[in-house]
Amino acid sequence: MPFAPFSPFIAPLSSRPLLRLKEIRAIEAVEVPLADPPLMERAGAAIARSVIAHVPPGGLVCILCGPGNNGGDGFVAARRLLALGRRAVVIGCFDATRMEGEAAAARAAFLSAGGTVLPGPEALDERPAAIVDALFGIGLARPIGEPYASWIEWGSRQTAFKLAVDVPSGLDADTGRCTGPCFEANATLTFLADKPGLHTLDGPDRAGVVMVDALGVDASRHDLGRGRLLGLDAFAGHLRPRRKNTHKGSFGHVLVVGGAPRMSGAAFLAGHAALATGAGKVTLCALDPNILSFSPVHPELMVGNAIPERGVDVLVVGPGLGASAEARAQLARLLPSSLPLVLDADGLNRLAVDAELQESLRSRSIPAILTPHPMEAARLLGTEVAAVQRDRIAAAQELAQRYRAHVVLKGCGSVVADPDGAWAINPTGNPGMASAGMGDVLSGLLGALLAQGWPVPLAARFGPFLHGAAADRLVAEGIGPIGITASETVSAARRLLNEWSVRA
Ligand SMILES: NC(=O)C1=CN([C@@H]2O[C@H](COP(=O)(O)OP(=O)(O)OC[C@H]3O[C@@H](n4cnc5c(N)ncnc54)[C@H](O)[C@@H]3O)[C@@H](O)[C@H]2O)[C@@H](O)CC1
Ligand SMILES: Nc1ncnc2c1ncn2[C@@H]1O[C@H](COP(=O)(O)OP(=O)(O)O)[C@@H](O)[C@H]1O
Ligand SMILES: [K+]
Repeated sequence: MPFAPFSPFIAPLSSRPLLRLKEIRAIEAVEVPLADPPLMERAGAAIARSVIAHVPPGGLVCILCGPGNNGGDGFVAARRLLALGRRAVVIGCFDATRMEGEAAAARAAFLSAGGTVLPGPEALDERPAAIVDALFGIGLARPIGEPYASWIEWGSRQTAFKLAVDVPSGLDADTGRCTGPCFEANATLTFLADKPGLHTLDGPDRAGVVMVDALGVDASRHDLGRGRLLGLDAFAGHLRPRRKNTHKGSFGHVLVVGGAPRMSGAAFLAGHAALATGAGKVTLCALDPNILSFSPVHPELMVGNAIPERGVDVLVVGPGLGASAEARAQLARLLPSSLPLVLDADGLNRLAVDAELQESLRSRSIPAILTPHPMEAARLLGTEVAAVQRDRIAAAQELAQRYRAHVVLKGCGSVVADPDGAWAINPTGNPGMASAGMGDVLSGLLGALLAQGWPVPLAARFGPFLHGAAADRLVAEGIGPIGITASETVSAARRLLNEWSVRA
């Protein structure tokens, strides 16, 4: 389905549970035997409805069916489309004698209804208007080989409406990793509950728009795990208009510590972001002895080389901090503080190699927020980037536990993890944010939220949500994704924060 390059900006409104495979399988184990009509019948009906909503009558719907229950869903959808007067064919060349249970029955019912199963896309004599990928779902057990790999490659490059059933085939539903060839959909219709792999790493590129159909099952009767996909509703209680009778002391004083020689821009960006998203006062303590005592661009920032003796409410440590002995000394001094703390960039790199600093982070009275990108996360875990990215949720949880901190593991679908095991994925943001300085802006923004009294776990979630939504707003306005600058996301975040705070 061709999508307009620029669409009106709408932030994701509702948060929802994200279930890992073991939680989905546990629900299936209880619900499948009880369901009448069977869940596969309901799944097939939901696929047919979605196709009908997107494809004009007359267009050929081509359904790629695999050997398991994902394929079974596809066969049910194909049968129902025929029954509704639509044109549908199945492509599926597996050994049908090895199909079992409901999936085999679904195939048989499709054939008895006069349906056609073709051995491959080359047997088609017209271009399909829709491709439905029902090859593999959550049962994917290994990288996909032939003939399915070629079908996936063929299907992904069609200019048709491309719908993935449950999960794009080849995508790991838990981690968002492509295990080999992987379908690229415009939309994914996922069943029972939403799944984390659709929203992080390769998931967003492969899944397109994610739609959830609970198949009539009340998932809340089951163990939903601890994961959420973030939506604006999660923050409604804290997005309030400001009271009139306030002063700058009401909104907190953020101290940004960083800005070593040649890296002061990082600290200025963080400081500016903190001011623009509502901190009452921001002081910048830079390690560069030659730093100007004020920023001509942002004269409202207080700049110096010293840490104020008193009056600070929140610490943001790390932007442009460098790896000097002085940087280490500042960390040793600030980590034990009882103030809310955001630790980023060089602060994290230094922490990774210093057991004493690690102990002082773990012993803090208020757990800090750590904002590693995958490379920083790998250093903190003593591993490789690839190992972090193999399971971003597990990596974020491991960091949160090991360092007793709230962790924002950045990147496509940032993962937030708390020391108590709860986690979330942020759906906002776009590749325009893959540019220098974005991390510094996020740190400043987190500092501002903490200074305005946001509880630490909620700030750790709203910071990336707001920052990503700001970048998404810029794209919707035709600015980006190519060439969005970190500074531009600051002004966009300010606008959104004001809009959301008035509406709440
Ligand atoms: N269990 C249920 O009753 C329900 C299942 N549903 C659907 O069923 C799917 C899960 O079904 P399954 O557990 O059968 O799993 P799949 O249909 O995802 O795949 C499993 C089958 O594919 C084979 N397989 C796995 N990886 C392969 C590879 N790389 N190459 C070749 N063969 C491979 C397995 O040996 C098995 O036969 C869900 O994603 C969803 O679409 C829905 O209908 C809802 C209810
Ligand atoms: N492709 C992307 N999709 C969504 N968000 C992204 C993407 N690339 C980067 N980001 C976000 O932009 C920010 C970049 O941070 P970071 O890598 O620390 O940048 P820097 O070190 O240049 O300041 C993070 O919040 C990250 O999640
Ligand atoms: K699929």
